[in-house]
Amino acid sequence: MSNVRAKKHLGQHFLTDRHAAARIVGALRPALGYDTVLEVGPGMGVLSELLLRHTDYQTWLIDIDAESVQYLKDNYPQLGGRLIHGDFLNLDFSVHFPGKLAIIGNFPYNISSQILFKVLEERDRVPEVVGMFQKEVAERCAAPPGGKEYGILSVLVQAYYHVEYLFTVKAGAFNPPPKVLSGVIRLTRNANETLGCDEKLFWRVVKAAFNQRRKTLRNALAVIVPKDRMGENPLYDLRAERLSVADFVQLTNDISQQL
Ligand SMILES: C[S@@+](CC[C@H](N)C(=O)[O-])C[C@H]1O[C@@H](n2cnc3c(N)ncnc32)[C@H](O)[C@@H]1O
Repeated sequence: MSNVRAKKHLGQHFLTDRHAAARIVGALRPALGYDTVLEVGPGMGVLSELLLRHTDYQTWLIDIDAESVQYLKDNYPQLGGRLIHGDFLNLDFSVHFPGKLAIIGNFPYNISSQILFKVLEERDRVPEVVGMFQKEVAERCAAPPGGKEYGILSVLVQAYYHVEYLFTVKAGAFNPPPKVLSGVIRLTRNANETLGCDEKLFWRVVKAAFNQRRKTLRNALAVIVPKDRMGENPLYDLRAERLSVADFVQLTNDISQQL
C-alpha cells in the first residue's frame, strides 16, 4: 500500500515516533465515563492502529482527505461506517454520537483554534480531549493568569476543562517535519456543568476584555456596559490578563445586573 502524499494545506505532518503515539493514546482514561473515542485527522493511522487495539471503547475516525480515508479503508476494513470522510468542523455530533465521547488527535495546526472552539460547543458530550497542537497553542490553553500566553483561548478552555500540559514533541518526530515544536495536552471536563453566570455574556466579556488587553477592563468593557454603570468592583481596574476564570464569572454577574 503506497503512503499518503503529505498535503501542506491540510496540515499533514505524519507522526513517525511510535513512542510518542503510544503516550498520546495511553493518556486516554475511559474510566471517566465514555465508550466512544473520535480521532480527528487520522492520516495514515499511527494513532488509530493503537486505538483500535483497545476494547473498552469504540474508535471512530474522521479525516477530510480522500487519499487518507482510502488508505485507512484499505488497512482497517473492520472500521466500516466508523470511518467518516468529512470536515470535523462541520461534523454534526448528534447524528453519530448519542452518548459521551472522547476526542483525540494529532490535530492539523492550521485550524487549531477552530477545533478547540468546536470542542467547546460540544463540551457537554465530550468529557475528555487528548491532543497534539503547535506548542504555543498547547501552552496558551494551559497558561495561568498573569502572562502573555494567557488569553481568550486560555480562559474559555479553562472555564470548562481542567488542562494538563503532558509533553513536548520535536519536529523530527514527523514526516515531513513541521517548522515548530508540538505539545500534547489533556483536557478533562469540569464537574460543574455550568459556570454560575450568563454564559453568552461571559463569552462576550472575555472576548471584549482581551480584544483590548492593554487597557484596563473599565475601558475595554465599555463596548458592553457604559462606564458610569460599572460600579465599584475593583476588577474593573485590572487588565484582562490578571483575571482568573472565577474573576471573569464574578465580573459577568456584576455586569448582568447593570444591563
Ligand atoms: C498533523 S496530520 C496528523 C495525521 C496522523 N494523525 C498522524 O499523527 O500522523 C493532520 C490530519 O488532519 C487531517 N485534517 C485536516 N483538516 C481536517 C478537518 N477539517 N477535518 C478532519 N481532518 C482534517 C489531515 O488530512 C491530516 O490527516
